[in-house]
Amino acid sequence: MTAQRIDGKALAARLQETVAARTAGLGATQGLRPGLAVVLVGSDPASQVYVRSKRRRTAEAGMQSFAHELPEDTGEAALLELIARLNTDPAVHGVLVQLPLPAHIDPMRVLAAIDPAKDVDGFHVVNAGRLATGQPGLVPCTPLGCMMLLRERHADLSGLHAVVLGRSNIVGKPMAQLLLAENCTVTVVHSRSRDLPMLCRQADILVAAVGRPELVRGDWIRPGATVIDVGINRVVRPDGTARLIGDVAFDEAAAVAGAITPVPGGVGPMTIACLLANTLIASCRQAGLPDPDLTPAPGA
Ligand SMILES: Nc1nc2c(c(=O)[nH]1)N[C@@H](CN(C=O)c1ccc(C(=O)N[C@@H](CCC(=O)O)C(=O)O)cc1)CN2
Repeated sequence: MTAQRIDGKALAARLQETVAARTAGLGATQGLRPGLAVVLVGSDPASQVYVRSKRRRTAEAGMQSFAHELPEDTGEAALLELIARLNTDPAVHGVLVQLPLPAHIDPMRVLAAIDPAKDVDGFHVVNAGRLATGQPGLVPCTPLGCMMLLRERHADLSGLHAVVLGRSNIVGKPMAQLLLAENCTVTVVHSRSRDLPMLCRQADILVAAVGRPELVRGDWIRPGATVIDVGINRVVRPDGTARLIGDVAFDEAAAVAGAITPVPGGVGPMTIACLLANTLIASCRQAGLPDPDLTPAPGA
């Protein structure tokens, strides 16, 4: 392997350390304890893993964690009523509804019901619009974490060609906006793009966020490029055991890239650390306080 391994687990731990320190300071100086409400509808196994992790990390950071678990057959109206209550609860500063939702519930309607000031996922159209127009808002956790991972390798992204593979509302589109804001030249490619390998080979920075296991091969990568793998694909081995793999064929890619994030241990942990950061930011803004300095604690 020639590529530098960008350690998301270590960076997430550093960020969480900073968030915990700022949270303690907030409690001591303002008597304010940030609160995060996590809503899970149904019993999707992967969602249960992520929600458990979010709740644990929230408590570890010294924040209040409010768990709401609703049955799979919960009606959209009942979910919207819960969100309305969380929007007005002064102990709750962040609200997130774990995705995906059951098929009978409209996610766009649910996400639109969250108070934008408490939208710590950054999925609300108000926050998406603020990001698109360069205004302060809450930024989606995964793209925010990807930018922090990139800064581990690039002090300045200006003029670099970034290719974002995927155009989802929760990763691809906000990722392109964040890279543009750092003066990258940004290309967004997707399932309808022609000649994906050629387009990806143009990238100094390649962000893979399509949800297709090992789609990106080693020969799709420009030698020395930085690869950020957002994929979280659960695949079952012939012996029946499950494993997590990314959207990038890691071994092939690591032989060509200059730096790469692993799966697991890359973007995933940063998603949760940035959720805590967003919750802290939201609580400060709701209290009329300046945004906290969340520069991750120095590494070893
Ligand atoms: N409301 C939201 N729903 C979903 C989001 C989100 O940001 N907000 N993102 C994904 C899932 N996700 C967070 O919810 C998430 C995925 C993966 C990880 C993570 O730490 N993965 C670990 C491995 C953990 C495992 O064994 O699966 C890793 O990559 O190292 C954290 C959060 C969709 N839904």
